Parts: sequence; C-alpha cells; structure tokens
Amino acid sequence: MPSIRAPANKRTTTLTVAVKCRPLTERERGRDIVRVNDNKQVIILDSDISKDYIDRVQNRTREKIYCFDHAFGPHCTNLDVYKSSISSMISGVVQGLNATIFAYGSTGSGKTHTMVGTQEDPGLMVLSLHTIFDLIKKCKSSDEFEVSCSYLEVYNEVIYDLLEKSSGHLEL
Ligand SMILES: Nc1ncnc2c1ncn2[C@@H]1O[C@H](COP(=O)(O)OP(=O)(O)OP(=O)(O)O)[C@@H](O)[C@H]1O
Repeated sequence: MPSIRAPANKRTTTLTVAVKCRPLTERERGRDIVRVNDNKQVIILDSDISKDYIDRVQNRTREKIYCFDHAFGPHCTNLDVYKSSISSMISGVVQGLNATIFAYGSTGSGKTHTMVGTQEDPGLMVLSLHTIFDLIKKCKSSDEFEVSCSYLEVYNEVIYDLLEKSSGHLEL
C-alpha cells in the first residue's frame, strides 16, 4: 500500500486559526467596536465612555489587540476566507490526507453563514466540495475515490447530525 505524504510543495502546519468578523446586525448598530488590521489582527476598541478621569487625561485605553493566522473583516466573502486559509489543504485531502475545518463561535456569530453560506456567497463546505469533485474529475490516475460527508454540530457538549435533524443527539 503506498504511503501518503503531504504534497512536497505544501506548507505543513498542524493548526491554523482564522477569525471572521461578520457585519453588525441592525440590533447591534452602535456597538461597532471591532476592527481588523493587516489581515491578521483583531482590535477590540475601548467602548468604555465612562472610564475614570485619570484614564482619560492620561489617554489610557483598554483597547485589546488579538493576533491570528488570518483575520477577515465584515466585507470579506466566504470565498476570500476559502482562498487564503483553506483551499491549499484540499489537494492534500484528495491525495488521502486528513484535514478538519471547524467553525467555533457563540450563537449568532456567523458559523452557519461561513460553513454553508448563501447562493451569492457560498460557504466553505460548498466551496470545498466543488474543489474536491473538480480535482477528482481532473485526476489522471486509476485511483478510485469514495467521498462521504457528514455535517455535525456540537452544542453544549452534545453532538447533532444536521443532515438528519430527526436523529436526536449522537453518541461519541
Ligand atoms: N458574513 C456575513 N454576511 C452577512 N450576514 C451574515 C454574515 N455572517 C453571518 N450573517 C448573518 O448573521 C446571522 C447569524 O449568523 P448564523 O446563523 O450563521 O450564526 P450561527 O453562528 O450559525 O448561529 P447559531 O449557533 O445560533 O446557529 C444570520 O442572520 C446571518 O445571515
């Protein structure tokens, strides 16, 4: 059985963390305190207008800066996210390597939008599947491919099958 290795021209890394800051909803207007800088930094602005006098006169801020492998602002599409942080791992998958992309965030943070997307802005699962099937179609070897999909949600440490909503929660 041939051994499977990462493609030689691919940068191998164990973990990449990307953050996507979705546009604010109507209800959130006025709490516009997130900025993305340089495609890598997320800046949470100091929203405290009632801060201590001494902080104000000394121009002290409680602004926080967080750095990630990739950071995407509200105008970025799912395709932008896909191109810069995911597409390179898909060719490895077609060669038999394992890869996991998972979305993490609180309720309403945009996980479904990012993974599934819409007709106009297809999500990462849709874009990945298109690439996988394109690569399989173009593959000139006699290899046979078997593609299977599952779509799971982990919520409060319970696993749900989102393709079979009536299935209740799954066991580990
Ligand atoms: N990049 C985006 N552009 C436009 N709207 C977005 C974007 N990301 C999220 N939204 C909108 O924000 C709302 C919440 O997003 P979504 O349903 O994807 O969150 P979620 O993290 O999957 O939530 P839950 O955990 O409750 O299922 C939706 O109305 C969605 O359309």
